[in-house]
Amino acid sequence: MPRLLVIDDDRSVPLMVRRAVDGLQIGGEPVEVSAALTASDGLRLASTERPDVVLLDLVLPGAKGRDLFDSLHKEDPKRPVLFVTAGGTSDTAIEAMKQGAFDYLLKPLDLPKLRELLTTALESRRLMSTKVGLSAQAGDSMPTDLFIGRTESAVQVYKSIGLVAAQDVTVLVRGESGTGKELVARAIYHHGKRQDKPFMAINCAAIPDALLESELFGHEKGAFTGADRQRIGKFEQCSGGTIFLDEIGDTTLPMQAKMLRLLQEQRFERVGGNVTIKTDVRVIAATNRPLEAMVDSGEFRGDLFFRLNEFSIDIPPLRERGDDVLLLVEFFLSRFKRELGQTELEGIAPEAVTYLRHYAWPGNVRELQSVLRKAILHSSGPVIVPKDLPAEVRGGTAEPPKETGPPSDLRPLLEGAFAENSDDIYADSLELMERYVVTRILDRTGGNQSRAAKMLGITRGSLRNKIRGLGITIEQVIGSDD
Ligand SMILES: Nc1ncnc2c1ncn2[C@@H]1O[C@H](COP(=O)(O)OP(=O)(O)OP(=O)(O)O)[C@@H](O)[C@H]1O
Repeated sequence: MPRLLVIDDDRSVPLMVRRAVDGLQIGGEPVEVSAALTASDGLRLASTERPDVVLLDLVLPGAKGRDLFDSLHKEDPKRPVLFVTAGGTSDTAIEAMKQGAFDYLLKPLDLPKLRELLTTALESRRLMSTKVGLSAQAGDSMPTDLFIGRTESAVQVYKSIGLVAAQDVTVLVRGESGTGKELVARAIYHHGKRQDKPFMAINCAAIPDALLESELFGHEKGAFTGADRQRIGKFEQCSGGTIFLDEIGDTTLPMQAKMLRLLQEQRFERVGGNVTIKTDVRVIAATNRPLEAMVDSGEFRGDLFFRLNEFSIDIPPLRERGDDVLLLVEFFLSRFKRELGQTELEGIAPEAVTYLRHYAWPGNVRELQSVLRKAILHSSGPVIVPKDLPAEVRGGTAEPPKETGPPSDLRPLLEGAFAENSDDIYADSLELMERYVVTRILDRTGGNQSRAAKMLGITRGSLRNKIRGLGITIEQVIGSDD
């Protein structure tokens, strides 16, 4: 569970923090808040509880906030520390940010801003501390995100990560939205030389350009209207660490020029400043845009593209990853079963699997996750059946799974038999009934024959004979066992 420690002698601050994180989920878990009123208690709790983020008041009786920050930072240089400071006295906070503090807030605290900053800090901590394992190499005690995939294209991605991680060079990760670019960036970080230093992720498309510039490079007081104090940017704050620039194809040309200089010289100036600052960051960039075509049309700088493209990793879309879809379904099914507390869930019926396998997944793995999560929540029984899947997934398959006629087919069967003067009506009707019942039960149990036999009240052997005799084919069944 993500933990947050508040060190402040003002008792109203922890109360406000608890309100700010109320209902917040980080990596699917709620946030736990503890509080210390003094510096010594704060240090003690920091080392016993190992919080993921610390919110620290700069002015504490009998202690210097800056010294406290130094101790906290030394103990865990990757742990985000947010400062709370009374208006006007932010110099210490700015100095601390140069040393790697995460950000600072002014008193009186503003609840939405507090929630936003705490979320970013907790999320950032999660990205740094949740290792990314490749394929099936989980097993150490650290929390692990897994990059799932066994097909040739996935193996190619693993090889590229392995090749480039330790080299400390810039990497460009390419792929459609939701294919796992951030996961790959984190895998590079976790397998690289800078894994003991911070990892910061910035989505360049989510921040307006003017703000992005000061977010990355910082600004001086008075640099523009509203710049009422100096700001330290991520490239300065994250010196020694790794920065993940997501959606780099969405930046403007002036921004690209500044990034190119940073990549070439590791130097920059804050917005409105003339002091050149030296840094040491590893950049991992990602995009889903066609950068070559953008270079041709003048939307993206060719020199920046060549600099970024020295080493690139292409992640193919999910629809080109064959049976990896099924592996991912299995993986997420057991994860969501656990996270959503759906202990009754047994698996997915073969027909539903067929739909999932044939759908084109325009939103890639992210869409697959969301479809499965919703299907689990919508399913009324222990097995996910086609009706639990959204219409677009059911509509997308080239060959819709065959439906076995319900017993209402009995009427045409009987009428046909009367017309033909059949003398085998009893056997034909029973076969229709049997086929319907056996298929429905197998569907319900996700193809699990033991459970189906139990529900039908017959032995496994006679169920097997019936399946064979009726010519019922059981396609792939995906279970949800952890
Ligand atoms: N191969 C994979 N194995 C397991 N989980 C995956 C895999 N690929 C992606 N995911 C999961 O899918 C979700 C989306 O992945 P991610 O955010 O890395 O995609 P992205 O390509 O960076 O997307 P965007 O371009 O929209 O930012 C994440 O929750 C990620 O953990």
